[in-house]
Amino acid sequence: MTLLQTAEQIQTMQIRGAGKIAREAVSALRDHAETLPHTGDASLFIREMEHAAGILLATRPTAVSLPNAIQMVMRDVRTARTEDAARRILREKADAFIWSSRTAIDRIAAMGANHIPDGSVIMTHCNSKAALGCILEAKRQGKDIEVYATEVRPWNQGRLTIKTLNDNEIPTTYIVDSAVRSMMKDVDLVIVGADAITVNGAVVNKIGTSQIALCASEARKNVIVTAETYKFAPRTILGELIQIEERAQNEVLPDDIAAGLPYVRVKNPVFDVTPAEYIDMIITEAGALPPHLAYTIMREYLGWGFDELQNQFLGTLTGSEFR
Ligand SMILES: O=C(COP(=O)(O)O)[C@H](O)[C@H](O)COP(=O)(O)O
Repeated sequence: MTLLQTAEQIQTMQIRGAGKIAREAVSALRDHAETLPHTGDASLFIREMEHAAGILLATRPTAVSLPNAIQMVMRDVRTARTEDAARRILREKADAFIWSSRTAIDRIAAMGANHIPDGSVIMTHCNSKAALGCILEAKRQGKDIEVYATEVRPWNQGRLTIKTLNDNEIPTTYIVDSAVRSMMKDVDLVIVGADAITVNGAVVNKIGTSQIALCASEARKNVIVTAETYKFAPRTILGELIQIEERAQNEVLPDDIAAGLPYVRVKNPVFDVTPAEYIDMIITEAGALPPHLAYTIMREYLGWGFDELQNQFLGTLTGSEFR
């Protein structure tokens, strides 16, 4: 698959989910480098790769895993002295990212399963590899669990989730998104993934997550967020906001129906923000932490503290390469 095809598949959501988007983008960058002719000119190679990275970054705006992964791969490529070195660094960093991303999900699954007591009824939303990893690991450990999975309008990612749960013989109840509050009384805990986590511990995830967290809080049920560290958004330290993707109206209301309703407009934001106070714990590969320790992950794990960000970026923010 070419880089442009990968970009198109991310944009049209054939490739979706924050972790997978990051891994596929990085592997597209790595493969794209192989298609570029060897010229001996490092700066030409780096320029071509920056252009390719820009195409991938423009696909979807919210999942911070995408710019973070590209930054992790491109950071040292930018300062390489020779073309050969740039190519080698790019290959090594890309492979390392993909490997560590997969390892992170395994570690999160192992830690998350420890927080799922035997006999639990879990609610999940959307289709998160990290969240499902915890549920599948709990099942693998022999725990007797049940899942409530939401439909996730308008893209119905819930169908992917119930297929995985069914394939793993986990008793599952499929509900429409608006049934969440009614059903919360039957649930013990909520487990979801994340597209981005801000410095104040707010979690950006599929639209509807914040309503679920609110209902869970009202019913005094725990909300666990599962997120690899590359989903934390260092630039929020400098006050940058996470952009919430709005997709086409006709994903919600078909054009032929909309055409007959001239006074109706459709809004289709596909992510929302859950404030930290509705989240009990964020499970990362670096450990399980309360949301207000998000800054620690950015500084200790991703290596971006306030000073580093100020020196590196203030005045040069382009808005995309490291949200
Ligand atoms: O909101 C979504 C996917 O949204 P979309 O379907 O619009 O991409 C997922 O919960 C997160 O991306 C985490 O997924 P993962 O844990 O797999 O990274």
